[in-house]
Amino acid sequence: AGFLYFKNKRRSALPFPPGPKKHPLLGNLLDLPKKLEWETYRRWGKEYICSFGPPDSDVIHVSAGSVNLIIVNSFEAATDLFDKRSANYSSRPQFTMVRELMGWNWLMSALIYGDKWREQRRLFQKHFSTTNAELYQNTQLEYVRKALQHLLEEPSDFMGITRQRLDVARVRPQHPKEKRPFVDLAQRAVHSITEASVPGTFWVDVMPWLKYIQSGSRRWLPEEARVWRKLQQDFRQVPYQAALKDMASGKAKPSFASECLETIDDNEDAQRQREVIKDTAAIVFAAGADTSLSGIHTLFAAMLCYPEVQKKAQEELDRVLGGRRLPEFTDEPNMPYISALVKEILRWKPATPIGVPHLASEDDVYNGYYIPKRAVVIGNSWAMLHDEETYPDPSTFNPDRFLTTNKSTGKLELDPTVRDPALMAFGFGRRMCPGRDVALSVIWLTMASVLATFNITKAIDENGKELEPDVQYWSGLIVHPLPFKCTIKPRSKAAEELVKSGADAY
Ligand code: HEM
Repeated sequence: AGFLYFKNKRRSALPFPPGPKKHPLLGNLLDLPKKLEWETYRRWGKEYICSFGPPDSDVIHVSAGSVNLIIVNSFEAATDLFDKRSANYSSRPQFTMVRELMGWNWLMSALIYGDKWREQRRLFQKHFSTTNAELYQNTQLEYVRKALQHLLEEPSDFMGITRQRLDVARVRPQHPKEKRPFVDLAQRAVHSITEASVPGTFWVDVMPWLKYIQSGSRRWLPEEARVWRKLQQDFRQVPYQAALKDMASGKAKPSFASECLETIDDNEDAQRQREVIKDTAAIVFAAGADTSLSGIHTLFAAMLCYPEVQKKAQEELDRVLGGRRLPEFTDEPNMPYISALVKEILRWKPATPIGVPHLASEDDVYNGYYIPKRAVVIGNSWAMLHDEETYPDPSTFNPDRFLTTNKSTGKLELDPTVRDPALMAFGFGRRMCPGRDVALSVIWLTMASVLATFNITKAIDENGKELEPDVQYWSGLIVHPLPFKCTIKPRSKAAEELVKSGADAY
């Protein structure tokens, strides 16, 4: 077995950050958790401390085969590394399984730090700048108003309803009668990536030469790679080709793809520009659907488990809307409680608890510890969002933690001294999620609209007895609630009418 041994070439006499004891051949490969890894990483941070370091190790070291993993457990260390030293911590790991075997090497979130990434990111940011917000906000209004109507008609399928047609950024227009929504394809594709990306899931990621070995064993060269590769190929082509068809028919509403394609000049670079647009459109679709849905579904879960929070939110909505109209984006500044609710959703059950791993481009030293070149660096957002000093009683869902009463006006407002979870929930540094404004606005509007018009309460069984809430979460790179039961009813006859007229406008 000697050939399995990859000795890390140490260029530094300094120690690695603290961490669990390493096996001489496999490092910590067999210790790596397959579930809720953010909790284990935080526990390791408390267990493995260094005599000259702080009481908790906010940066720990774990090794898996030839790969060094550095886990960053505190916000301060995340700021020091990902922001202040962003030139060194903005690349991505090799992701042999995802990038090479499944073929996602064109996807923005997997690209190494360089020109290809910069070009896609620039195109994305130009399109989704705050000055262009109207483009996606109109789509979001339409999506939410239609979802409300479907909730009225089929409340038990609330998870399916919110999933259907969630195209947060209008990557391409969706036809109402489409049998197999592209969102479905996006979700399957994203699931395949997230399943394959959890550090330690596939040995080929920690021993990349394994990809040359044919074997029936799942963990060596996974069977799934072939099926998942096909999903990747479809995902890259199908939505974009459909957008082109819509544009050619002349009936399409503006979309990310159509708006970008219209700006291309017909010169020799046009074909390459089209490729960049195609790939960027795909990441918008992939990165937006599952993550935003996780937040929306967590809202239903939280309202079911915390009825007093729901009541407070509805009191604020009634005060501003008077029960006479549906929420609009312009209402946001007048609804501090709903803003606090969005923050608490991001904090309580972050959709991406360990974000997307970064890569150290060069050797580095932090607080006396050695961080080697090519180390995979993980920001443990969950640990920061559940830090007891920043957020006391972190496992309780409590939007009030973000609010304070203004001494002169006596009104409730957001407390600027409490750290905004968005600083952690969307990742860090130059790779921080560029879709956060889009995500925050769709989550805000969905929450305000659903709570203004519906009550979410316990499910009732066949004997008329209330069922206690039972919400379990799926653990992966993107976390979301598993299907659960609740009762969703309009708050009043007037609310029902509002829902119907809101949807009629589209
Ligand atoms: C609640 C919803 C969302 C959450 C929690 C979320 C979270 C994240 C996280 C943690 C990352 C990795 C950041 C890092 O490397 O440090 C990321 C990357 C990314 N997100 Fe989001 N995201 C959300 C919604 C969206 C939406 C709606 C879009 C598109 C409109 C989007 C587009 C992207 C893209 C393109 C990247 C890759 C950035 C890069 O590698 O440079 N995300 N997101």
